[in-house]
Amino acid sequence: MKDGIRKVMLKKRMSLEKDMYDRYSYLIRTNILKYIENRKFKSIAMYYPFRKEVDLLNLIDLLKDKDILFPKIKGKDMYFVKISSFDEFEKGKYGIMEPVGEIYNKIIDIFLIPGIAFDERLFRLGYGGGYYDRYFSKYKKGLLIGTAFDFQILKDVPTYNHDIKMDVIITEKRIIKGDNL
Ligand SMILES: Nc1nc2c(c(=O)[nH]1)N(C=O)[C@@H](CNc1ccc(C(=O)N[C@@H](CCC(=O)O)C(=O)O)cc1)CN2
Ligand SMILES: Nc1ncnc2c1ncn2[C@@H]1O[C@H](COP(=O)(O)OP(=O)(O)OP(=O)(O)O)[C@@H](O)[C@H]1O
Repeated sequence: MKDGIRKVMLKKRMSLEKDMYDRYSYLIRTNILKYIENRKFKSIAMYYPFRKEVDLLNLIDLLKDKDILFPKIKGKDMYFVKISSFDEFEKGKYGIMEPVGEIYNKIIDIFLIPGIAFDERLFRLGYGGGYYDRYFSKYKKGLLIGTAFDFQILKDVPTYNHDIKMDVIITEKRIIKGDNL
């Protein structure tokens, strides 16, 4: 059930042209900054864009006073590592760039989370590894912000009981919030 949608949606995202990709990513970064500017937080997790996920890397320079974390996978587990420059990455599993360094063991306040698709109920469909679902079943959630191009938002994505829900989804066009925000 999930696999068919994954395939179609991934293909759609991969076919996004570079100028649109850059333009939308820029708009999404701007919307994220606006959304978080009045919040108190010390740490924020993001991700290294892979297969045309929304590119948030520019935020590194704009959030210099925060701890910025990137995910790293080890077997079935995912953990986060703090980085302070672009030199601190190496190619990891699946060809995704991963941070070099020790696991961050403080509380992570905000998570910027990529996905293949999201829905208006705030559920997320990922690559199928279950990494974020497993991570959040173990660790404190923080504010979960799903990041996506607007075409990635569907009416419903198929869900399982273990699937985590975002608190908010930010696209180039809109901000979708849950009832609790
Ligand atoms: N940029 C980024 N980094 C991230 C994630 C992410 O979604 N985006 N992850 C969030 O989870 C973790 C990586 N998760 C991944 C899970 C599966 C596949 C993948 O390529 N799966 C294959 C199928 C593999 C199989 O079924 O054996 C595929 O899609 O072809 C890639 C990354 C950690 N880092
Ligand atoms: N909390 C959990 N405990 C144990 N296994 C889990 C948990 N969450 C997910 N899984 C397992 O992970 C696998 C993938 O789950 P799912 O298809 O929901 O991934 P996804 O959210 O799309 O992927 P990802 O998080 O990697 O981007 C499933 O086989 C599922 O059983």
